[in-house]
Amino acid sequence: MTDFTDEELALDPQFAAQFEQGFRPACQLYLISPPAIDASFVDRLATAFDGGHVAAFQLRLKGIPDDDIARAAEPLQALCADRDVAFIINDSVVLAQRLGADGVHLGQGDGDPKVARKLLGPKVQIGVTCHDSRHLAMEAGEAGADYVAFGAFYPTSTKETMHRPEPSILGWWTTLFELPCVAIGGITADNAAPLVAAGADFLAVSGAVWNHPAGPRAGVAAFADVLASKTPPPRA
Ligand SMILES: Cc1ncc(COP(=O)(O)OP(=O)(O)O)c(N)n1
Ligand SMILES: Cc1nc(C(=O)O)sc1CCOP(=O)(O)O
Ligand SMILES: [Mg+2]
Repeated sequence: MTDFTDEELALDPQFAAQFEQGFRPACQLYLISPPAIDASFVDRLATAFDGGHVAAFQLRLKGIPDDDIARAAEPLQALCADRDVAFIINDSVVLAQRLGADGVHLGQGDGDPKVARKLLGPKVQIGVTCHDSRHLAMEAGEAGADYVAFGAFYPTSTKETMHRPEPSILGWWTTLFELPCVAIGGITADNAAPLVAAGADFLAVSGAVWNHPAGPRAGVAAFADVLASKTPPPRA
C-alpha cells in the first residue's frame, strides 16, 4: 500500500484541514471491557461509571459466539443508556445492528467502514483501528469513519500488539482533521499525559480500570486530573 509523505498529506485537498481553530472538546474516557466477563460484570461497570465521566463503553469479547455476546450485552447496554454512555460493539457490524448499538469498532480485518455505514446508517458511530499509520487514518476518514484509533502507545497485556505510534501522530491528526482521534494501548493515569497533551480526543483504556488495585471506580477516577489537563482551544 502506498504511503504518502507529510507534505502530500498536508496538501491533499480532500484531506486537508477544514476547521478554523474551532472548539475541540476536552479529552474523554472510552472504556473497553475486560476480555472476559461474568453475570456480575454489570455491577462492576456501574461502579466504574461512578468514578467519573465515561463517554463510551466498548464491549470487546473475543472468540465468543454472537448469541452469547448478545445475552451479555443486554444489561450492559441498558446501563449505558441509563448513564448516557455510548454503547459500542467491537468487531461485528451485524451484531451492532442486531443490538441497536450506538456504535461499532472495526479493526483493519473487521470489514469495510463504507459497507458498515450502508448497513448501520448515518447515526451509528463507526470507529476504525489505524495502528501507527497516517495513511490508514486518512483512508478511514475518507470512508466515513466517526473516529480513528491509534495504538498501541504503550506495552499492554490486554492484547498482542505490533505497532507503536509516537504521541505526535495525535498532534498531526488533530491539527489537520476535525474527526476525533482515540489513543489506545497500555494507557494508565500515570502515562497518559503526553497523549492528552498531543491532542487525543479520547483515551481508550481497559486494564488500567479493571485491574486498578482499588477497584474500577478508583480506576476511572484516577484519570480525572490528566483528562482535565487538556485545555481546549477557545471558540472562534
Ligand atoms: C478504540 C479501539 N481501538 C482499537 C481497537 C483494536 O481493534 P482491532 O485492531 O480490531 O483489535 P481487537 O480489539 O478486535 O482485538 C479497539 N478494539 N478499540
Ligand atoms: C484492544 C486494544 N487495541 C489496541 C491497539 O493497539 O489497537 S491495544 C488494545 C488493548 C487496550 O487495553 P489496555 O488499556 O488494557 O492496554
Ligand atoms: Mg477487531
